[in-house]
Amino acid sequence: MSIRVHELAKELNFSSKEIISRLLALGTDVKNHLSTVDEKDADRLRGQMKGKEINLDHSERKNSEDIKQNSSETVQEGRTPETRHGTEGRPQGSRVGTDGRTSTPRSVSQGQPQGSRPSAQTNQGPRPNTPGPSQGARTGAQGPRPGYQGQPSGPRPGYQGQSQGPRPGYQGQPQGPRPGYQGQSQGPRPGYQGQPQGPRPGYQGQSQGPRPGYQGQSQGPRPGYQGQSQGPRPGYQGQSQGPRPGYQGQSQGPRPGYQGQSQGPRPGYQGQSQGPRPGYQGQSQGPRPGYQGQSQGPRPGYQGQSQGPRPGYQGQSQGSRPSPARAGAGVPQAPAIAEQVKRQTPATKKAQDKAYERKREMEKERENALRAPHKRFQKQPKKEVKDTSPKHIVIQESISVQDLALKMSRKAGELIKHLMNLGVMATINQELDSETATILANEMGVTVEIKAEKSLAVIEEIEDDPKDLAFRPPVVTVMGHVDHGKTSLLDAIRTTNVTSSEAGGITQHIGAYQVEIKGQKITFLDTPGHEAFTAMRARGAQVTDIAVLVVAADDGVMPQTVEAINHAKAAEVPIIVAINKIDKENATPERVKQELTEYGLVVEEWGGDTIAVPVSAKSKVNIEQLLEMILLVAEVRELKANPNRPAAGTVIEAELDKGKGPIATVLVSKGTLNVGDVAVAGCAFGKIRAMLDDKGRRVKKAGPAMPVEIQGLSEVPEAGEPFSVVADEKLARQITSARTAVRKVEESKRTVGKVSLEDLFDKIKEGEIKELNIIIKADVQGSVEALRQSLVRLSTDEVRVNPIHGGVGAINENDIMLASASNAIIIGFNVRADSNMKATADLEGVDLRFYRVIYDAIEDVKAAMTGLLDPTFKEVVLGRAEVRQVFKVPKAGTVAGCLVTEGKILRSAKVRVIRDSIVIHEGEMESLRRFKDDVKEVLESFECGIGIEKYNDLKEGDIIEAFTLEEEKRTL
Ligand SMILES: Nc1nc2c(ncn2[C@@H]2O[C@H](COP(=O)(O)OP(=O)(O)OP(=O)(O)O)[C@@H](O)[C@H]2O)c(=O)[nH]1
Repeated sequence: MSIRVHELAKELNFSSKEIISRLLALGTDVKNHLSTVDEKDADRLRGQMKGKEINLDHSERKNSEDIKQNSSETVQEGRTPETRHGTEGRPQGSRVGTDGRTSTPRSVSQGQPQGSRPSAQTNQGPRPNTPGPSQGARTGAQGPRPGYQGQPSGPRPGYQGQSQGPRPGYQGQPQGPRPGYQGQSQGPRPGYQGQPQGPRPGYQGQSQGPRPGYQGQSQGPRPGYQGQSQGPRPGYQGQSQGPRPGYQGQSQGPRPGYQGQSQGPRPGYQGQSQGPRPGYQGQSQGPRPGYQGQSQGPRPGYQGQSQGPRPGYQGQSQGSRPSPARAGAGVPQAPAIAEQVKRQTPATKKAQDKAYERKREMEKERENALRAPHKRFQKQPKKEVKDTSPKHIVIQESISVQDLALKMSRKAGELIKHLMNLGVMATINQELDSETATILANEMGVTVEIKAEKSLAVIEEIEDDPKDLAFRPPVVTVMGHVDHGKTSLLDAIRTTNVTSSEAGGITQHIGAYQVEIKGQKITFLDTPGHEAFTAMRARGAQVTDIAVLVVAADDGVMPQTVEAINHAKAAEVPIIVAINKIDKENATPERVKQELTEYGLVVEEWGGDTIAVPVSAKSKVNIEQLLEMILLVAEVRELKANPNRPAAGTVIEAELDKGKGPIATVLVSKGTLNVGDVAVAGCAFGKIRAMLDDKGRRVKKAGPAMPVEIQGLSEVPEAGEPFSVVADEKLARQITSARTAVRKVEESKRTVGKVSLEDLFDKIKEGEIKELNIIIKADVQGSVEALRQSLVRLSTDEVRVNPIHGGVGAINENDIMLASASNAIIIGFNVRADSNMKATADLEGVDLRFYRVIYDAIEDVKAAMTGLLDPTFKEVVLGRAEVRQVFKVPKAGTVAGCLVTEGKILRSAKVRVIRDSIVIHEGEMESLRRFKDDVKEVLESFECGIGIEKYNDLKEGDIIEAFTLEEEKRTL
């Protein structure tokens, strides 16, 4: 059976011309519409034309199905529509409009491959062992490869490129290049098991399908895609979704080594997108719908999770960068990137950047505007305050609350609060002792170091190297009883060594002088008596090396002789006895020696160690022998000093000279004093303008033990004050101002540390007192001795009672100075001290005690030593009442009706009854009433009733004196 062309055209609803051309293409020889076509050829054409219709329908349906399928897959499998890598599902090849190459699935595919369509130049049909339906091999197209079991669709009509069909082993349903495809398409590769979809209609670029080893689902470029798309590369095993409809840019799929999930550009994307790079193994989400910019996916070496630009994004996005620390760093980028960069014109890039920045700014502004109204209500994130307060501070012995707060970088209020918790109520200016400050600071987490600041007032002692020390002259003080010849002896000594040339020049008297004997010098303090000696000792200055005790051979040991002995002993100064006036006829030196033994001074010839030299000041007998003895003692004492250092010494005397200003005689004890030196003496300081020696001669320097008068001090220092040479006047000024500041404090503390019977026990307990020094003054010597012996017997293992001086007569200033210098108490037996002496004793902090019974004195000292000293009580008279009437009250006894004449009568007071100025009774009050009421007190001019406990012998006219006993310090 045959059919004419026009009938066939009518049947198939095509033009005759179309049918003719198609028939010709099928190899049927037709010339015009009247030509006949046998049934076989007609069927072929019918099949073809119907196939086209079906194919076209199918293609369209497929597209919509793809979209549906993709979206459903997205929901079901959590996949989003983009180019994926590492997939094991269906790969979709290039879509309509593809112009390039597409790699179709290879062997192991088991799907339904669609072979190349008409117009395909190279098409290989289904391979052997392909069990599924195949639409035959087209010209130039390679069909499904051996092992293919699916239904491959060959290259589609309009296909002009090279298409490689599914490779052997392919089992999926590959769709080959679609109509309009003009590029090269490579079908699924061997090992592929998914469903790749080839390039779709409209695709004109180059598309590389899944590579060998690919096992996932890959969706190729979608309709509308006109760029270059590189599909998943070898090694890819994930899911990859290719560019979506509307995509017109360049898309590079996942690179070799990629094993994660990658979502390619979304619909609406028109930019350039570079997929994950080699080495990438994580999950990468490409640009989202609405994205129109440039997107560069994760870079080589990236192994993490990367999310590309989100919907609405239109700018340029650079994905994760390679990190040198990450795997794959340094892996070169595919040439596609360079190509892509080349294609991107600077103008486009700039425009895109600007657009992106503008959009970002607008978004920021909008966000800020939205946030702004709520800003003030928003809780500001609490700023973490870095604690910069110190954890360790250094304080001195006391510090005010304010200063401590400053040091701790805390608020004073905070400290006060802590102090309150510690039970200390303090104000901001309150001084805290170091102990309290330490506890407080520790409580607040701060450690404290107490560093007593070196007071400028005290000049530090310079320790001399023993090898620098050299012998120095001894300093001698002459002491003795009145008129025993002290002054005469000093004069004799001075004149003994004065040469004739010097004789006329001896006009100067500076309080001290030096003599030279046998090439050795001796310094004498030219102040007879012990006033200066003790005064200087009381100030802590010990300048005397040797004491010369002058005892008149015709008078013997006298009270002041004893005083002198005791002073010297207290100062631990060796004594040389000068038995004077031996020229006198009634001189009895042996008796003097005898008497001295009573005071512990045994002369050498009697087996003792006291040197006694019989002299005559008047006749200048044995003066040199005395001096030699002094040198001998000095030699034994090895008196040495370093002459090569800044000078230091003691002020011997000082006065204000009308012409010279303040002048002071100083005794250099160490170092060498030079004119021009800056010296500090007590609170005075100044540059030494001039120096005079003991003979009034100007000198430029003064070595150890040399007395000199200095000029240039700012004020007159006190005798006994130390002096020192300092570096400069600035330092000198600082030192003296510091000394002036502490002087008041020292004066107020002057009595502190002095012993008294009240605190004797405490001081003994603290180990502060090992020896109780006592000065005994009595009306007669017998009492002195009796007391001395009784007190010495009170000595215990802990403390020794040491009567350092005993004498007859009133307590004088010397006694007080000695007590002050020796930290002694003074016991006066049947003697008194005048008010001046009491004041001096108070000033010096010396405890004065007066007794009329020896037993009381001994008991007091004993009690003080054992801590059992009873407090003394002072009677305080409160008032007086005169008895006006006496009542006999049954059960209550006698009650006196009284008028308070003086002061007041207290119920709690003690009372005494005085009749005719004689105290007839002392006792307790039993009752005090006003009318019928008991009262606590009755004031002057009021009447009251007074009952006395256990005393009823009251008479009119008696005086009832009310008094109390108040405890007081026992100072008298
Ligand atoms: N015969 C004699 N008389 C002397 C001697 N020494 C001193 N005198 C005399 O004793 C008297 C007192 O001498 P001073 O030197 O004043 O005695 P003093 O100890 O300094 O006296 P005060 O300063 O009052 O303590 C004077 O009249 C001296 O002349 C001496 O060696 N022989």
